[in-house]
Formats: sequence, structure tokens, C-alpha cells
Amino acid sequence: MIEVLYGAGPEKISGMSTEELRSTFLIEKIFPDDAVRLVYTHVDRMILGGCRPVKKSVEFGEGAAIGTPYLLSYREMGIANLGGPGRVDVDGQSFELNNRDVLYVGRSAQKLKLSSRDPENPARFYMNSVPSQVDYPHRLITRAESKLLELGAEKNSNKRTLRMYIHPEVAPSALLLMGITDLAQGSAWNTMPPHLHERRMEAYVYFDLSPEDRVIHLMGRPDETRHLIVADGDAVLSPAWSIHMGAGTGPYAFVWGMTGENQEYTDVDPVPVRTLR
Ligand SMILES: O=C(O)C(=O)C[C@H](O)C(=O)CO
Ligand SMILES: [Zn+2]
Repeated sequence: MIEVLYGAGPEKISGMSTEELRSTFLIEKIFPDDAVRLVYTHVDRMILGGCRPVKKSVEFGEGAAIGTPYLLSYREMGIANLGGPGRVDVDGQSFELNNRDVLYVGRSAQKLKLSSRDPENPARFYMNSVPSQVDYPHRLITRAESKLLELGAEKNSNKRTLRMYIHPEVAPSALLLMGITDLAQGSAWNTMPPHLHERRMEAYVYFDLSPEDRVIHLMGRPDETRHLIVADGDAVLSPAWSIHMGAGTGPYAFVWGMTGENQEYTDVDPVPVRTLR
């Protein structure tokens, strides 16, 4: 069973109601307990998924819903653990993932199994998958192995650390990029100042928010922005034409994933804040 999101072009969002905007660009509660939720998007065919194994291990990998023998017959996948310690088994190979470790799963994987080490502190697995015609080996990228960038400044309320995991300088992939950004204590703004990247789409999942807090996520063309109010465990789609940035009412972090024509993280067009509408 797979859900499908078709996305929309920039001309569509002017007339969208809040509910239309949310059902087109927001995936609420992507981490079900003891089940895998997969959402197939027609935004560069990225599949987003989530799972919180609590009482049992969860297996997946069937491809019937997308017309291939296995889900990853012609795809690669990144799996980030955002919860307690867990394990991912890929065709008999086992990988232990601590909080903020990421597993790269290469094309042709068949059977995947997600487990938590401790049901009292379950793992929380978040997945991004994109088409691939290249074979790279499965590879665990620990938090310590990621490439760290310190961004922003306390005085601008946008101090944050960005960690690149699936990235040419850290772990190669065909076209997937994936990383995790953590806001510094007291800072609220991510991806500020904002940017566009016409050659790549992007998806975010926000996590480590308290149940009372929300992120006000901004999207749309720079001269016609819209907002989505986002809770812990909600994912947002950002097509190539849309800015993507947000401010939290409390502490939070997010996973970003991208795919498209290239893997050039710096191939972005900055958007001056004064031009936003
Ligand atoms: O806080 C940030 O800045 C980000 O995390 C930026 C995202 O990684 C991004 O938008 C990459 O294009
Ligand atoms: Zn971006």
C-alpha cells in the first residue's frame, strides 16, 4: 500500500485554501507505530517514508505498488534514525543506527527490516528514496562521519548546525542528498536567508519538537509566499520553484533530502529577504 501525492505548479497555490495547500505539500504524522508509511510523490518521484517500530520489527521492500519487483529494484534510499537506538537489516546485512545516524541503501536491495533496541525508547526511521541507475554499496554514515557546517548567527536568531550525510564528499549516491540540521538553543529560523534551487526539489521532516510547539514553514514563489503550520513528525514537500524555510515556536531539528539534475549543494539562487512578499 502506497499513498500518492501529485504536487502542483506555482500558479496553483494562489487560489488554494489552507486544506488544499496542506494536502498537496504536507504529509502529517509520517511515523506510524509498527508499520511503514510510504508516500510516492510526483515531485521528482521522491518517496518519503516513516516508521516507529515499538512492539515488533517491521519488514518492507515489495515493489508491486510502483511496478517493479522490489521497491528498490531501480531506486536508492536514505534511512535516518531520529529516535532511540535501532537496527536496519538489508538482505541479511545488519546495520546498527543510533540517533542521527543515516543508512544509505543502494539500488537492488530487496528485503528491509526495521527494529528498535528498546521498546521504551523506540527508533524513529525516516526514509527518502529516489530513482537510481547506479549501484553503490549500502553504507552506514554515523553522525560523527557526517560533514558539519556551522551556519547563521545568534543575533539573527538563525544559528544552526547542518550535517551532510548522503553527499559526494561524505558518502556517494546516484542523485540523493540527505542531511540533518539542528537549531542552536534560542535560535528559531532555518534556511534563513532563503534560496531557490531550480535544478533540485527538496523535502523536510521536522522532528524533536515538543507536542505544544509548531514550525511556521514558509513556501511558494519568493514574491507570493504561503505558510504551513507544521508539527513534530510532519514532512513538507518543496518543489524546485518554492522557497523552503521556517521558524519554530520552540526547539526543533529537521532532515532535508534533495534530488534532481545535480548534487551541487551550492547550486542555489539566494533570495534577499527584502524581496519576499
Ligand atoms: O538550515 C539550513 O540552511 C538548511 O538546512 C538548508 C537545507 O539544507 C537546504 O535548503 C538545502 O538546499
Ligand atoms: Zn534548499
